[in-house]
Amino acid sequence: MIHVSADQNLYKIKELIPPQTELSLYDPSQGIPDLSQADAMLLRTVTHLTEESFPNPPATLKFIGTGSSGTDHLDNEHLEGKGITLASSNGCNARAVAEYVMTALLLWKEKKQPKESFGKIGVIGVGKAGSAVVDLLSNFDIDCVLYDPPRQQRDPDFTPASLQEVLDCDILTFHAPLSKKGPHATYHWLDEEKLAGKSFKLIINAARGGVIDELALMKYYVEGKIGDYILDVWEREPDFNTEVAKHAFIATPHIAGYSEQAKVNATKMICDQLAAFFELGSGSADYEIPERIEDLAHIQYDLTKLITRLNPILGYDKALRDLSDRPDKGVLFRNLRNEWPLRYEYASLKIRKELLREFKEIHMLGVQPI
Ligand SMILES: O=C(O)[C@H](O)[C@H](O)COP(=O)(O)O
Repeated sequence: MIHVSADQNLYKIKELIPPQTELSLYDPSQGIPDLSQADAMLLRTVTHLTEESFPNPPATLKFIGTGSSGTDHLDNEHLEGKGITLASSNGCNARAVAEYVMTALLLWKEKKQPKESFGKIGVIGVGKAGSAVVDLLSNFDIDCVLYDPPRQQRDPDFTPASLQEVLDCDILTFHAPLSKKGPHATYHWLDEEKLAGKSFKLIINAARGGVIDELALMKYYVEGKIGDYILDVWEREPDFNTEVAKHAFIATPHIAGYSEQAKVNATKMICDQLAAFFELGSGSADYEIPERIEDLAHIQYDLTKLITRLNPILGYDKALRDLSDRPDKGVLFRNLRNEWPLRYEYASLKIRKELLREFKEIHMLGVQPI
């Protein structure tokens, strides 16, 4: 029997864990659990395993899987040096993140420039999430400028724009991993130096806090040199800077990738890799996401109201702002992420066809007719 210690908030872990395992759940707010009996650990981004926090992994621990696309909470070199195999759920939430970005863009345009086009959008980081963003933007005929130097090195078919071209865009959206070392370090990639002399209409960060220098971002906004910014991620999560949040057009608690579909994908992907690593024969257990139909017949809608019914982005925004004066806002930020029901991706939602005819944007987001 393989002993697996897993974060209690890994979505549907009890349903998806391969049957040939013994599962124990831990509460990540209590720190790194006792792993002395564990062969494998399944975690989320809230548990940071570094040389300082986790200097001596038990010898029995052979596999660590993170149910996330990002892996900046894991010190690969240290953990692999201890003989541990690492796995992630890279791409699990690409569609969810793309839908967050497009939703935020539509809400912003409705309020700030309903009659104008978006202009050029620079996508920084064109991995799984960035590519899904580009796909969805192309449904809306939006002109994208792609920037990803590490991808350029490993993918001969990828032709990126120059730094200058991307910095000349009207809007930037970030999908690069956070890294502090190496030739492609992204820490504070957008800083005062790159912001100087530019006049972006909007900047969106749904990647990792720290990829943008958020204090520089706020300063440029307050000075009127940036039109708006939208942040889903923060430099000191689970804490967040109240002033930075106050000035944001939309501020959410790191939930861009929080859809039912993405979270099931994440848990499935690491369970499958765990099963393959320990040669368990079969992968994750079966789990079907039920269909969801939204009955939206009796209200007068505009686009913002309709989006608000289908996607909780503005609800999260309000809930985050309500935490601003609370001394325990970090704990409450974490609770918001753990306790709110997951949204359904648009492509898994159905609404009346009359509404889709009236609001073509909702159809372009992927919602299907009943
Ligand atoms: O890296 C990812 O997949 C996303 O940032 C995701 O939202 C992280 O989710 P968490 O592990 O914090 O629940």
